[in-house]
Amino acid sequence: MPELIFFTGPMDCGKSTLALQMDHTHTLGGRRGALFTSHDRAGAATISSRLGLEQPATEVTGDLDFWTWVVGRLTSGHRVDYLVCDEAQFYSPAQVDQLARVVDDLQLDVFAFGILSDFQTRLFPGSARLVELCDRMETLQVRPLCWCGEEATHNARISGGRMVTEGSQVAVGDTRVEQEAAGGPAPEVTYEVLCRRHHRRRMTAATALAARHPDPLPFEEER
Ligand SMILES: Nc1ncnc2c1ncn2[C@@H]1O[C@H](COP(=O)(O)OP(=O)(O)O)[C@@H](O)[C@H]1O
Ligand SMILES: Cc1cn([C@H]2C[C@H](O)[C@@H](COP(=O)(O)O)O2)c(=O)[nH]c1=O
Repeated sequence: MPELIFFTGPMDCGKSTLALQMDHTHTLGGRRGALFTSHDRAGAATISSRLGLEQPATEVTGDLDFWTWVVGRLTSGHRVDYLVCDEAQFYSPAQVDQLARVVDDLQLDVFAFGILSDFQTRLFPGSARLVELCDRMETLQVRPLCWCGEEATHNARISGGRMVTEGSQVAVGDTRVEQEAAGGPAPEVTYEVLCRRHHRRRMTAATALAARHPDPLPFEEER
């Protein structure tokens, strides 16, 4: 039976890597896939993984209708056996409904990948609809850790060095640790994955470190 599977987990747990692995493995098995993404950090129409893998994909904009797209491909003689849908949190609920119809009425597998909730801990509308409609959800096995060592379950947004709780739902960016590892100028917005306790208390790695090592001022003036 074809399935709509929602692979989820916090930022930086390997979703895009798995998306590209699924495509690679199914392609080797003789199946034909179509790749989709939305607002990937690497730019439009690309699925990119932090492990360095990258593949072109169709950019999912607000006006893309999955049903019409797939029917168009099939009726023009192309073969499509499955869809790989990355950054699915950014899809609209209507687009997720179209994906479910593609599974049920065209008998194609749909593998969707995305984060569940935003920096305010609210479900993305696309992810909420995936939870409602998918045949099954899979939580990825690589579990990123909060700075305290607990499993990280929530995505915090960092701006100006501080965790923020106001702002627009969509702000494309990388996690602070990955951003620092990659070098380059610090962007305005980064993310940090935290356990729920520290997300609630707004305690990031930086604020925890500052609390452990309070500013030693005032210095004794050297003579
Ligand atoms: N240098 C590395 N060596 C091994 N694994 C890495 C390396 N860099 C990143 N990763 C793995 O890649 C994961 C992030 O993959 P990615 O697919 O970009 O995540 P997501 O799409 O969930 O944000 C990290 O959790 C880590 O397991
Ligand atoms: C929490 C949160 C995240 N985003 C953005 C940041 C990234 O560009 C993607 C998640 O990508 P990943 O492959 O899972 O690392 O989502 C956002 O726009 N708003 C948010 O609240």
